[in-house]
Amino acid sequence: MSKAYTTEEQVAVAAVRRASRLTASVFNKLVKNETLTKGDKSPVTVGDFAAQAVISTILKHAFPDDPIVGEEDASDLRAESGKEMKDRIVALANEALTEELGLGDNENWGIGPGQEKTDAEILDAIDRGNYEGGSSGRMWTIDPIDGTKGFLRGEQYAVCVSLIADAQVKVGVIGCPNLPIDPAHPEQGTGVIFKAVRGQGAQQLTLSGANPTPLQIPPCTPATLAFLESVEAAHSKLSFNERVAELLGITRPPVRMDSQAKYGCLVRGEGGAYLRMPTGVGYREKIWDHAPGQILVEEAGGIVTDSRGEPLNFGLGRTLGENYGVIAAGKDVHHLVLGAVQKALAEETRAKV
Ligand SMILES: Nc1ncnc2c1ncn2[C@@H]1O[C@H](COP(=O)(O)O)[C@@H](OP(=O)(O)O)[C@H]1O
Ligand SMILES: [Mg+2]
Ligand SMILES: [Mg+2]
Ligand SMILES: [Mg+2]
Repeated sequence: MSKAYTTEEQVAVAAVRRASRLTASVFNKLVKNETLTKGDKSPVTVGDFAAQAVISTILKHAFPDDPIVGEEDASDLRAESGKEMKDRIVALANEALTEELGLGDNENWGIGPGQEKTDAEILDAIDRGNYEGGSSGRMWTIDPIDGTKGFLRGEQYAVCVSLIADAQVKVGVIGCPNLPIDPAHPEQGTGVIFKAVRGQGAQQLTLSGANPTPLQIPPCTPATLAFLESVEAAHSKLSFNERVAELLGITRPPVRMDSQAKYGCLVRGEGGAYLRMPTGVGYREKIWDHAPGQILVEEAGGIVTDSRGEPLNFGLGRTLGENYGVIAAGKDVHHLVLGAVQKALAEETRAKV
């Protein structure tokens, strides 16, 4: 019997690879008027839009019936004021889509020389990410640039795609153009793809698809653990992590990095646990910010829950509506971190009374 999700994995890797190369080249050319501020005050760049267009176009050609939950939408680009940005995005997306076919690519996925798309096709591809999500059937998630703030700083960011079926993540692919291939050998350069398929394990590849290496979270104890956490204090309550570290007797300083590169570093054994607690009430985590990371960690032998020990629920729409916080770690430390998180939460409740 052939393995499940083989084509989905190949398509997702091909899409992430093209979009990752696009974002890396955009960064070097990004000019001031190529970033917008969205309604929630967060930034979005021509790189985010163009990368979502590329991934969505490839998914549409390969799996025309699958809906997509994508972070971005094209409404700002359809306005007269967005014309200049739209022209740039169409050019960037077409440049990436028409690159020569590489290892594992297939021209039926709408890619390769001569496969230029019209402005309307590019805008529609971005807007195909408007699916509301749900608990049944297949859907893809796209976060074209996760960690846009890290991207703008020239630090870590990730191009993230997942396939979810009946609320369970089946395939996850995370491209990290700025992450060292091997942190012990910086001379090897940067650019990594992490991928996982349910029941088939997790692997790291270089951005060009070379050196597939199986990933298994190495053993860890509080003595060797360092929390992986956000750079942005608005995204995660960093003081809470400090208290949890204290309760566990952790002495290593936290490793701060933007995006789902944190999940990738966790499975490579850099850190030991990813802890993300809400900074206030009201914000709900987005499914595209965690679906690829969740399957990557689980397939590398780890556990992902919220702060109550509940699994992340990807079947409630575009957000993880019922979950509160995220704890990802290897099997040997997850329960320790969870216990300390609950203790710290209880302390906070007592302090409020
Ligand atoms: N108040 C908030 N709390 C938690 N996450 C938030 C947030 N505001 C934005 N985010 C999310 O945090 C993501 C980045 O995570 P990190 O801090 O780990 O780098 C953002 O992804 P994008 O950059 O794709 O918009 C965004 O979805
Ligand atoms: Mg964003
Ligand atoms: Mg994101
Ligand atoms: Mg994003």
